[in-house]
Amino acid sequence: MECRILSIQSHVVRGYVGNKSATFPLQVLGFEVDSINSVQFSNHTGWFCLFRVELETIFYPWYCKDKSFLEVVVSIIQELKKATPGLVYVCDPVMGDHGLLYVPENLLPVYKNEVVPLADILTPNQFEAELLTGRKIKTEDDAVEVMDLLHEMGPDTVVLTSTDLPSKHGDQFLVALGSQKTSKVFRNPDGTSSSQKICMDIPQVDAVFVGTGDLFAAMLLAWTHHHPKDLKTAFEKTVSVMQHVVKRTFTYANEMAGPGNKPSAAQLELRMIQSKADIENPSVVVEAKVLQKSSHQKQ
Ligand SMILES: Nc1ncnc2c1ncn2[C@@H]1O[C@H](COP(=O)(O)OP(=O)(O)O)[C@@H](O)[C@H]1O
Ligand SMILES: Cc1ncc(COP(=O)(O)O)c(C=O)c1O
Ligand SMILES: [Mg+2]
Ligand code: NA
Repeated sequence: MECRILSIQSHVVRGYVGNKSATFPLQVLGFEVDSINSVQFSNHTGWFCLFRVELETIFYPWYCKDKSFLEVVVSIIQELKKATPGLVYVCDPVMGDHGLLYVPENLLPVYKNEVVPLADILTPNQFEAELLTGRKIKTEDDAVEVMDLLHEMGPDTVVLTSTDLPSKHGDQFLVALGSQKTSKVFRNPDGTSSSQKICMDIPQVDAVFVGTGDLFAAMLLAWTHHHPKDLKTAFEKTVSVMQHVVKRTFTYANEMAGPGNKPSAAQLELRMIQSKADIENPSVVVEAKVLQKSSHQKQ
């Protein structure tokens, strides 16, 4: 069956974030992609200069911007869900990272009360998950608890795309976690949750990439479509694509920068087209660990 995706994200003229980071890889995987560009920039905000390409009547500070825009998105999703039973809404609640909020504060209640309840798949980073639940994540058990709280807000699948949790393999790894509800009755009588929880230590590349969160959400949508009841496999394929793309990008950026020089934001733009074969058929280079039930008991 032909599968169609509506992607509502920012557009950049040069480089890969938002829709530029999602459309090509989804098309490569055979999805029809309709895109709405929420805003149009010359390049992403990590570059030295940035131009807004058009001027709307309402000023949007950034990509997910102002309350009225988010509310328009909410009504689009409500309408589409009514018209299309089985529609899957992936929400990457882009609000900030590492303690820094980069959208107006009045967006938080809209995300909490309107957007997240509609989401089938949610992909916050640690900071965003903490904002949405009001809980800090300091341990793996905290992360499990936060993912359960997020399930209770709506989505059946939750992935913490990056956290600051220490990896057992050392500081060259970043930790991501996922949780998928395995039954409609989420809480067992003993208070534990009926969900599969997984954890992954991701080999970290020594650079800051932009557009990776957007690519992650797109690939998770594609691979959960193919493995709807197997988050472990979908997660491994998603992160494997990420590994191929960031490693290729890092090698290229260093070659361009020359020995001893740090690559620029422009040199670190994702090598998306060059990664076509890896996107189409990712060799699995990372393994997710299934967390034991005992590690996610409700306190
Ligand atoms: N420096 C990096 N090294 C390796 N993988 C990375 C790196 N940066 C991002 N990624 C990949 O991108 C994914 C999304 O991370 P990130 O871009 O920080 O988005 P978010 O802030 O939404 O978590 C990670 O799960 C990882 O797979
Ligand atoms: C226009 C725009 N969209 C999206 C992003 C988000 O990128 P990421 O996928 O790394 O979260 C950025 C980050 O700078 C951006 O400038
Ligand atoms: Mg991040
Ligand atoms: Na994310």
